[in-house]
Amino acid sequence: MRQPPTSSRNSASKLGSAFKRVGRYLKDQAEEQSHSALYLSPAGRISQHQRNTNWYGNGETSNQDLSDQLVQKLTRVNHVPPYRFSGSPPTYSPTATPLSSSTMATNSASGPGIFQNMVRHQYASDNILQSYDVLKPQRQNSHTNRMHWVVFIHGGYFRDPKVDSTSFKPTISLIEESQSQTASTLHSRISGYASLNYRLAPHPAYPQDPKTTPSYTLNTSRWPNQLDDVMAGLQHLQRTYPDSKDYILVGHSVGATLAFLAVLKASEAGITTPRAVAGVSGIYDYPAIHKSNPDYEALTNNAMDTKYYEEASPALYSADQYEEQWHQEKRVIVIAHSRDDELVVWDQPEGMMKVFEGDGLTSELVELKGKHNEIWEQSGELVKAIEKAVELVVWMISP
Ligand SMILES: N[C@@H](CC(=O)c1ccccc1NC=O)C(=O)O
Repeated sequence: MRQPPTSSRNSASKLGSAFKRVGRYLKDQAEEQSHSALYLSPAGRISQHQRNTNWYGNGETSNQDLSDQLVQKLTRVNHVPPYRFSGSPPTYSPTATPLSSSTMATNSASGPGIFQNMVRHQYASDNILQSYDVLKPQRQNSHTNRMHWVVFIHGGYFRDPKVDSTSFKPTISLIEESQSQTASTLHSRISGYASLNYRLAPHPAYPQDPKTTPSYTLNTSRWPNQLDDVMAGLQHLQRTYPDSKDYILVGHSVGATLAFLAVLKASEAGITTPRAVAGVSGIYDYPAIHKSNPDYEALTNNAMDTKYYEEASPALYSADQYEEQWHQEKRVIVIAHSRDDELVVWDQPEGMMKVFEGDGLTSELVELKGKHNEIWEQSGELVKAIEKAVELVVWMISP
């Protein structure tokens, strides 16, 4: 081998109730906004992305206008073909209620610049976090390169409402706005970015009163909701942007857990597997991390029952199980981690690398610098992991 360089469509009534629910959300939001208390929970504002995202324009629109706009948006995208499973009937059924069309809103809160063209899609209607952001940068020159999407799954131990799809923005900026040669080589290979949200578990520092908190913003999720949401989000993404089936899946921390599990569930969920998975600062083995960090068992248990610990651990599957999904095709695995990570010990990436030792998939361990959250915040370390994955994919697919 060459060595690498270093459910069918919803009923009308379901759609009607989805309309109502999202419509109610927009109304509540407009009312709350007029009292300057947007998304205020007893502990304060509950989510960065909820705070930063203006879902429907300038915030001065009337409730009637909002409902009208929503109806228009949903109607406008109604001609997106409904998702249908092909081949044998699916065994996978998402716990989320799928919408039969997508809700799109411009993320205007980030102001001018590359994020002006970012759009948010709602892939299901139970919770506002069943959404993802997409940015398709305008490219100056038409590249003849084969181009790929980069799809990101955030971390936050399934519960931190301050970590969400917008946590990918610093990395997108670094890739898109840097003038360096490496950056321009990199973005000439990237045709789109998507960043997923998924439902969260409760967080004690951000209590929510179920009596006063709209149900679609309540964080009460438990495993396997998180993984089901990621699968539903990827399904929706691939249906809405067919070229996103050529992608590199990147996950940070528990997002890395979700990224590898998504590969294992791909055929069940009817999604195309990624060309590469990049696990960054990841947790891959819950029983092992409970041994190295006994305090974390409470964190894991906050999001999932004990009986799921093993099946939610990507390092406890065999290379054969991954290859069943990745068939004979050429695939790449990047495990990127920092020895300065104060939250996730080095044993975790090592354990994950062991799975692929001596098998046909290309895997590479990339050593990053910095603390756990510095990796995605501003440091550019996450860019390095993406760079490596792109480099290996380009090498892989070259004749
Ligand atoms: N900020 C999170 C904690 C967190 O994200 C975390 C803590 C320890 C090990 C890994 C973590 N994140 C993984 O997604 C919290 O507030 O619970």
